[in-house]
Amino acid sequence: MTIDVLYGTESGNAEMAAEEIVAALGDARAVDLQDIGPDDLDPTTVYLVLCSTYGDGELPASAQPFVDALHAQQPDLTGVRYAAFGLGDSSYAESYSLGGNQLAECLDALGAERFGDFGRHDASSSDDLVASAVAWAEAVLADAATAAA
Ligand SMILES: Cc1cc2nc3c(=O)[nH]c(=O)nc-3n(C[C@H](O)[C@H](O)[C@H](O)COP(=O)(O)O)c2cc1C
Repeated sequence: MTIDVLYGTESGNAEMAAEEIVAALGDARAVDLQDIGPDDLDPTTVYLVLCSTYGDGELPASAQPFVDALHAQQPDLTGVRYAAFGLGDSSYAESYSLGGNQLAECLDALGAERFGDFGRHDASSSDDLVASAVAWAEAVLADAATAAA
């Protein structure tokens, strides 16, 4: 099973978490969303998608071109499987984690299949980002393996 850990980031937290997930899984790669386009999504790959929120509930800079391309190209993503993890800060009460939600809603609307729980990290909490993200990745992949068995 090929695993790509995609990340959309503004200040590097999602990238750091993605790199640590890759280190924990051993056989995966981290890919910045700004370096791929919709055509790169492949039904034979399992995607773990990490995305932060910036501005006032907006996408981070590195995810914006990818989401713009999804809107413009409207690809059929049937068969593409992904799990989502949003990074945010609950002190932004009205816009907590909306960047990750926005990206997931876009993938869902184009036919992609989301698996596992929607992971979250709240920068206002005492939770460790890397520990939370690695635990989430291991849990969603275990769920996916059980479902496939
Ligand atoms: C200027 C600024 C705006 C932010 N806006 C939001 C927001 O609207 N909603 C939210 O949940 N988090 C918001 N955050 C928190 C970030 O999403 C959080 O710190 C995250 O860990 C950043 O991840 P990144 O470094 O991968 O971009 C904001 C942070 C900054 C610095």
